[in-house]
Amino acid sequence: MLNIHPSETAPLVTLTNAGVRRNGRWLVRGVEFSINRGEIVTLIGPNGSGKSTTAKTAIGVLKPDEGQVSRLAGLKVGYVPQKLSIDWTLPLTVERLMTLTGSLSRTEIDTALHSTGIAHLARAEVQHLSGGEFQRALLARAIARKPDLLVLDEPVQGVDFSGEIALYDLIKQIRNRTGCGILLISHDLHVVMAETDIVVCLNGHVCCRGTPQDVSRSPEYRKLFGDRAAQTLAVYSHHHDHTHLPDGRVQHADGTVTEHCHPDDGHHHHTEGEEVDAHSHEPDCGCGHHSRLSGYEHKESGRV
Ligand SMILES: Nc1ncnc2c1ncn2[C@@H]1O[C@H](COP(=O)(O)OP(=O)(O)OP(=O)(O)O)[C@@H](O)[C@H]1O
Repeated sequence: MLNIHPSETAPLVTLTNAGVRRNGRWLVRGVEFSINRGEIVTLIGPNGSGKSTTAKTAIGVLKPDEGQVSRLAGLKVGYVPQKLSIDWTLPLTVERLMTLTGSLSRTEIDTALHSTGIAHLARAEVQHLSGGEFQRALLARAIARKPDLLVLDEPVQGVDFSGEIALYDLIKQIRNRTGCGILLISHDLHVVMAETDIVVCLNGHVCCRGTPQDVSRSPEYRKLFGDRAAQTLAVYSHHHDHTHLPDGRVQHADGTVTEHCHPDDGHHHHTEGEEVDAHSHEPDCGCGHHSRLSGYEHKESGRV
């Protein structure tokens, strides 16, 4: 009989109907997903849709105002935030960046820098790094303490297309080598890491979710983006039929405006708890949206 400890199989984090409210406004609401060991979950959504808020709620930086968040006891999290408050006028080397918030042994620093491919930059000034090198330094800092869960808030920001592919390759290697779970936030609404197990699209709530279609098998995609890109990136294709207005209200496809976008706003057709089949075409995602995982033809036709 296999002797598997329950903590090896239990989800690292589970959000159940989680919501965060500030100044009388729900920043996100009704968020549901789990992350298991070795799994990559990607959050996508427009600016201000609650991705960072959701990630911070998942790791306990923010407390949910409704719903539940459960984390495995003793969960170690490596977090790469979207923004760092660093005084860029002060000299700061990569190895000092690694130990700003806690000490690490020489071996831990060297191993982390080596595994992110920047061992040669240990004594380089952070302000002189390229976008891709800086993201690797942040990744090295996050993995040095061997986290169970790695949370990466827009890890490819400021990085060009080939750098993006290289970084996603690196994230995949880290996952494969360490078996950690990864929560990835992407600013790109349509192109995600091909290895992503579940994409969760937020817009103040979960709009739709599913697996990214693995377009890497499509010869047309390979022709468009090249073999290397095809192994690394996949298209998550979907559309929303409502817009979140700057004041927090929601304008629906029929022109009506509601205070929020939730099951009781009269624009929903599903019953609570209904599962969305992300693999089927045109599923009703439960929020008056349609998600469609139809792959590269949208990209090609310019509708992405
Ligand atoms: N502490 C706070 N108090 C009030 N509003 C906040 C707070 N933190 C975030 N917000 C607002 O909540 C909304 C969601 O913010 P969040 O940073 O989670 O979005 P995001 O999807 O990560 O955005 P982006 O893609 O621009 O990084 C935004 O409208 C933001 O202004």
